[in-house]
Amino acid sequence: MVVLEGVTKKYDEFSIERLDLRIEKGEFFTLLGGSGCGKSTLLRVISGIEREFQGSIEIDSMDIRGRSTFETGLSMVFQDSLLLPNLSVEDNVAFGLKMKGVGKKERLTKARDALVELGLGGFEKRHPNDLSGGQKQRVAIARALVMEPKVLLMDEPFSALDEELRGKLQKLLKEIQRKYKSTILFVTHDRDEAFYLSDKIAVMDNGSIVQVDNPQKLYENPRDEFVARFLGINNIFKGKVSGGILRDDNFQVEVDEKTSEGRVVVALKAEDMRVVEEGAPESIGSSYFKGRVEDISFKSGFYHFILDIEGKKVEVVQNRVDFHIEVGQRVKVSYKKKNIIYIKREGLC
Ligand SMILES: Nc1ncnc2c1ncn2[C@@H]1O[C@H](COP(=O)(O)OP(=O)(O)OP(=O)(O)O)[C@@H](O)[C@H]1O
Repeated sequence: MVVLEGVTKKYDEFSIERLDLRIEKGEFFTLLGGSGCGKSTLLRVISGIEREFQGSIEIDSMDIRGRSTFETGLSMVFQDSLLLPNLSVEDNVAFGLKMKGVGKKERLTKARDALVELGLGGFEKRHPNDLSGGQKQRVAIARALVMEPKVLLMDEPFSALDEELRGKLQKLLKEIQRKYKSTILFVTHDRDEAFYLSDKIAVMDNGSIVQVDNPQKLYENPRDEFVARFLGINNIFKGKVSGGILRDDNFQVEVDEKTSEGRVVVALKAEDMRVVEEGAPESIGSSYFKGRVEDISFKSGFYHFILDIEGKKVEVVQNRVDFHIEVGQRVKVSYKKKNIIYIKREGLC
């Protein structure tokens, strides 16, 4: 288990302050955030690369301060594979074990097994320069895993790879993590990558952790507008509620009648709404916006609509449309009150 308490790291123009974090054994834990929010800094502090920090970091109850990665039992994989060009693939993988004093036979057996695990059987004698980017990154992962780390730290390991390869390596990593129940602390700015891989995600912004939860709970209950938008929930409505209606200028959303009166912020996911014909009969239990289609695109088997509703842009995603539809057309958008996510019920916003 990894426990961070009150971790503070200050640079001239950026700081992480009093950060607490807990990663369970066998957990795939991801730090997710935009560029410059401090993900890599935090990983470098945990790894021991950044030695100056305040607070405490414990791995399986061992205080990591001042200890080498051999002692703390951590391995790290970076965006760049950082392989030693003069060594063969198997010697690269076995290098850490050699430094640890493991005998030649044992370390080469372990290195070869790790390479097979990563689908690189037969590549043992090659040199890094004779490998593709994806293969190099697999060697880097093998090199980290062969050390049987207590925690594997990964800093955007797939971000330099093309989309198809990234998908393949994500799948491979997930399989290996499940098989060996490895504890992984992964850093990414890619929401889909985080959602696919992680047991738990910490969303970071400006040196702080804004919310930690499993992917589903995070998506169902973003705690603020930043998290909602970061997770791709862009239909956010802010206004004053009275009599079960949220009003923001001309825009109106029907909310739960029990919603307290006053200012609230709510969200509706694009996939929780549906574009229907302007004259379609209204069903009981559904609520409707009226607006105009501003854009239609078709991605990954889904229609993506941008609608203009009383001057507000609303996104809707759905897998089928039962009527002829084109840009500029007036339509209705149906939604259900039960799908409204309440981000902030009262107070200032
Ligand atoms: N050694 C350093 N000295 C001073 N400032 C630094 C140092 N390292 C990082 N920073 C600053 O700290 C902030 C956070 O950087 P960090 O690399 O942790 O962000 P990140 O979330 O990993 O971003 P990215 O995804 O772009 O790598 C940035 O503003 C960066 O300029």
